[in-house]
Amino acid sequence: MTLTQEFDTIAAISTPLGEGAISIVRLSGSDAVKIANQIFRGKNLENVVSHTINYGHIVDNGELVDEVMLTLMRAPKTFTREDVVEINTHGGIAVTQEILQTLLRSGARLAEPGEFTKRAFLNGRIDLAQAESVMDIIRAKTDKAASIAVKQLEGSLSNLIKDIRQEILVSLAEVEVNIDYPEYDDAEDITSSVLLDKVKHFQVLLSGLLSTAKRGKILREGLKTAIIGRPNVGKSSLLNQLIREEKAIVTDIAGTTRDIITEFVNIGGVPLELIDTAGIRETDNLVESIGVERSMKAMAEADLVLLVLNASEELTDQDKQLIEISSSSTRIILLNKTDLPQKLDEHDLPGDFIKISALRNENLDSVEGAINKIFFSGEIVAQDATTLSNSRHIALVEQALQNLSEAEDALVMSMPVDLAQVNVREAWENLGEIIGDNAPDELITQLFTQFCLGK
Ligand SMILES: Nc1nc2c(c(=O)[nH]1)N(C=O)[C@@H](CNc1ccc(C(=O)N[C@@H](CCC(=O)O)C(=O)O)cc1)CN2
Ligand SMILES: Nc1nc2c(ncn2[C@@H]2O[C@H](COP(=O)(O)OP(=O)(O)OP(=O)(O)O)[C@@H](O)[C@H]2O)c(=O)[nH]1
Ligand SMILES: [Mg+2]
Repeated sequence: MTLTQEFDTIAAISTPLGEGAISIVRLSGSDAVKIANQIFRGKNLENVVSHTINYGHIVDNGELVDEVMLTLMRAPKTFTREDVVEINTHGGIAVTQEILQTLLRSGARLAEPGEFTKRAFLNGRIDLAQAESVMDIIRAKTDKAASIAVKQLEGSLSNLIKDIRQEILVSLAEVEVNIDYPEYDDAEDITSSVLLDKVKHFQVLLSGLLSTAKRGKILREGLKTAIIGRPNVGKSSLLNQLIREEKAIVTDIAGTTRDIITEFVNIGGVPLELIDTAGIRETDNLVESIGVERSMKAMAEADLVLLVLNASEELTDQDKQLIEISSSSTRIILLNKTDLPQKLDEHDLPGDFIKISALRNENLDSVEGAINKIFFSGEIVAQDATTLSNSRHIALVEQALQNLSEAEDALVMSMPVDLAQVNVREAWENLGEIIGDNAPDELITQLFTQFCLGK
């Protein structure tokens, strides 16, 4: 990437196309004001005070395009740290597109997805973890997920990582000094034991952070929940009740659901990715057997399994198999169709179960309660605790912990202290990658291309 390419003036529509009453076309770069001035009829933008909104019209070759409000923000106090112009149009696809096209003809380049935020990062206004949180805010499916992302944008995670890295750096410097100027014969021993104490301290800090990851990741990505059970037990009916919509087809014909249906639902702050599967049974039908295979896979990949049994029938061998297969998963057993006379013997069930009627929407709040209990079980999470939620960050903290454990081993085994130093330094580097310190170009490109256009 060359410098001129990187810092030319970019333009994009920053609002959903044609869906709002007002749309924003955004421009950023050193020519933003000049380019906007060419197509704006109103005040001369070159003379306008920064951070003001200005009434006027957009014209293209003398042709009136729209009546607009134009916000002008000069560098450096802007989203990108560059000159930014935002044109607020009347919305609608045609007018908004026309304004963007006019800007492109006047010298702006169409922004790549995430390029405005990328510039905020490249120009040093935010670090990588903060930039990533921008996308998390947009994608957040629950208020809790959004709150984690907003805190991350404010720098909660970045500051924590920076503090730990600083402490690591100080420790490394101390070791360096002791090695270079050994005052006593046993300087190396003392250095080793001091460094070991520090390494243990860093392990505690990072383990604490990592302990928030499971919850954070689920809040960010959703709890994968597979609904499994024999054909016709009421899996799709359960899905429909939980999402309060008739999404999955329900019939009294066994084998109605042939493929996986996925829906998101917010259950008391826990985002569930609910997966309705084909009823599991031995089958000769090819299409159905592929569906069954997928169901088994969905169960294997799920964070939570809802196993549905039919209370109005005796437990079958198939049910017993499913109880067995799902026993190693986090599981809730649901006895459905309890509105009918019960034939299933509860003594045949292993442990707890919840009786429901998906048809009559009975006792589904108990299911929601049980899901919440599993998710928040024993967890007392301070409201302001920094939560690790992004897989990339989690992996890097895990790597840093691995580095520290290698350092610990080396020190415990009385190996030369510089070996442990190398590991501690690697931990420092891995943590740095979270905030984009020395992050490889490919990583940065790849992260920002996941953004939406205009962000
Ligand atoms: N119209 C509009 N709304 C928007 C955005 C935008 O770009 N345009 N944002 C974009 O996603 C978000 C707001 N984020 C922003 C973050 C920083 C700065 C900014 O100018 N920061 C400067 C100055 C801060 C100050 O004046 O104190 C800085 O940090 O130096 C602006 C917007 C949400 N709403
Ligand atoms: N009486 C009663 N019938 C129910 C209940 N839940 C579901 N049913 C009925 O059972 C039949 C099968 O329901 P589905 O939700 O399609 O069952 P499924 O498990 O998704 O079935 P497959 O997709 O074929 O595996 C339908 O006729 C439903 O109306 C319930 O709680 N009580
Ligand atoms: Mg079904």
